[in-house]
Order: sequence, then C-alpha cells, then structure tokens
Amino acid sequence: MRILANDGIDDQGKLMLENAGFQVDTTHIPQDELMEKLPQYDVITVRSATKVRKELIDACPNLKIIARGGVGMDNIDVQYARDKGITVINTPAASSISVAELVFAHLFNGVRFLYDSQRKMPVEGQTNFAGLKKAYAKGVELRGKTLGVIGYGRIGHETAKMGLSLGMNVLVADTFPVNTEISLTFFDGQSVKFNVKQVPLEELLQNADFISLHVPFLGKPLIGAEEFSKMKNGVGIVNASRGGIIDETALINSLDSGKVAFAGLDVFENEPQPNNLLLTNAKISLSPHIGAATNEAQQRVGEELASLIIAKLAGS
Ligand SMILES: O=C(O)[C@H](O)COP(=O)(O)O
Repeated sequence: MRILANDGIDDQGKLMLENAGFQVDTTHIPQDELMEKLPQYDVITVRSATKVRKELIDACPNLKIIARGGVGMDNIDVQYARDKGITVINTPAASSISVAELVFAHLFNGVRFLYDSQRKMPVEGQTNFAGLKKAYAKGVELRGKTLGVIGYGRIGHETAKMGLSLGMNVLVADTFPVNTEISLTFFDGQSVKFNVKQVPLEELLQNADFISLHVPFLGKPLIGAEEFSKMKNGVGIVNASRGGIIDETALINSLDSGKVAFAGLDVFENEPQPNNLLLTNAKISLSPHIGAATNEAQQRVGEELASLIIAKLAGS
C-alpha cells in the first residue's frame, strides 16, 4: 500500500504507518501534476492546501482513502468521493486547543495594540518611544469582559473554556441547543464547573465585547454590514475558522468608522493571496492560516490519521 502525504505528516504518524507496513511518500506533488501521479497511490493525506476535486477523484479509480489532517474538508469533494466508495476521514478534535489559543493570541494582541506597535517600533532606528507609549496607553483587560463565541463545536467550546479561565463572561450562539456546562480542570486535578450562556445570535452581537467565529463557511458571509451595525461600539472580532464568514468589505468599513476597534484574522476570502487592504490595515492583527500549526496539534493529527488509516486498511 502506498500513501502520499501531500501536505506533510508529523514524524510520529509517519512512523506508525511505516511500522504497519505502508510506504509513505512525503514529497509534495504540485496540484497540476496530481492527476498524473496520484493514481499510483492507495491513500492521499492532505491539509487544506491540496484540493481533491471530482476530476482528480475520477482519475484515481484505485484510491481507497482521502485523509484530511485537520478539521475543514472544504478542499475535498467529500460526498462525491464517498459515493465512489472512497473513505474520507478527518481529525476534528486534534487541533481545537491550538486554534483556541491562537484566538486568544489575537485577542491579547488586539486589546494591547501589539499588531500596530510591532509595525511601528522599528521605524528606521528612530523609534518615537514616548509617542508610541502614549498612543497605546488605552489598553483594556479581557478579564470581566463578555466574549461571544459563534459556533459551539469543539473549537468554540475550547475557546469558551479559555475565556472562562481568564474570568470572562461567555455567551455562545449556535443553531442547535448546546450543553452550557463547562468543567475546568486545574493542575492539581480539581475541577470546577462553570456555565456559558446560550443566546440568539442577535443578542450575542449586541452584548459581546469580543467575538470569535467558529462556524464552517456556508457559501455566504455570516457577518456583514447589518451584523456589524448591531455590535457594541469598539468591539473586537477574531476569525480563525474560514475565510468568507466575515464580509471583508463590511469589516474594513466598520474598522474605518471605529465601530470595530480591531480584528484578528487567520483566514481570508482569498487564500493564499488575501486582499491587500486587509494586509495593510493598521487595526488588523494578521496570521497566515496557522490555527492548527503547532507541534502538539500536528502530532495529534498525524497519530490520529495514522490510526484511522491503519484501522481502515488492516487486513485489506
Ligand atoms: O480546518 C483546519 O483544520 C484548519 O483550518 C487548519 O488547516 P491546515 O491544516 O491547512 O493548517
């Protein structure tokens, strides 16, 4: 059995697959060469970079598994592949903590203007230290503020948990009723139970000081001009889920008007070449789709993928 790990796989996961007798190839094959080369493989593992669309699936009649190391499967024609008898798997839980931590990196960045101060500090060796100190004197604390979590799946849950740990009040909005109880376990093993409050989206928009999005992209923005108009003045918003969930033009307008104080963006409508107006906006904290890009998350992803592939192919 040959496995193409086209967007890489953590060493431990690779080793597990090799120990199980699979040949694992980690050489990246460019998208336009996959039609020709993928038919030699039984399994392809991808992250979000490689697209596995209908034409590619049709070109690989012997493909047994498409394995997504990560959560979002919008780069794969999942139902089409399944209809052809191909197993499609992902690792929905492995990266939740890492994504939630990135959300807070953006939030801390936002409330203390780090995204802007880092751009301005090294001005040709002539940093206006006192001026900058004054410019960034009005930071705010997260503690005691209200965090609105839109989408309460695994990552939303982890984000809510971190918010509670920081002493934030947490509102969640989801299309389904959710279990609002959260148990926080500390290093000494003690657990304390807290509750988030589930509210309609509109109520969340009106009451949250900070908003974090954790929903899939369903073809049109969930947050546009109308939603921004309902938010508190000076709200901070973070999107580490999928590009397109926030209408980027509406976001820029809301930042310009001061309605939104700052945004943290890990994902963009146009990846890998986001709109330049976002990249150069002084009120946006930026990262290049790295929510799951930690050693720990990628190790968990690799091990989980390997286990799933081995379980599926064992004996076949
Ligand atoms: O859906 C995901 O798991 C995240 O967006 C991470 O995507 P990546 O594996 O391409 O970094």
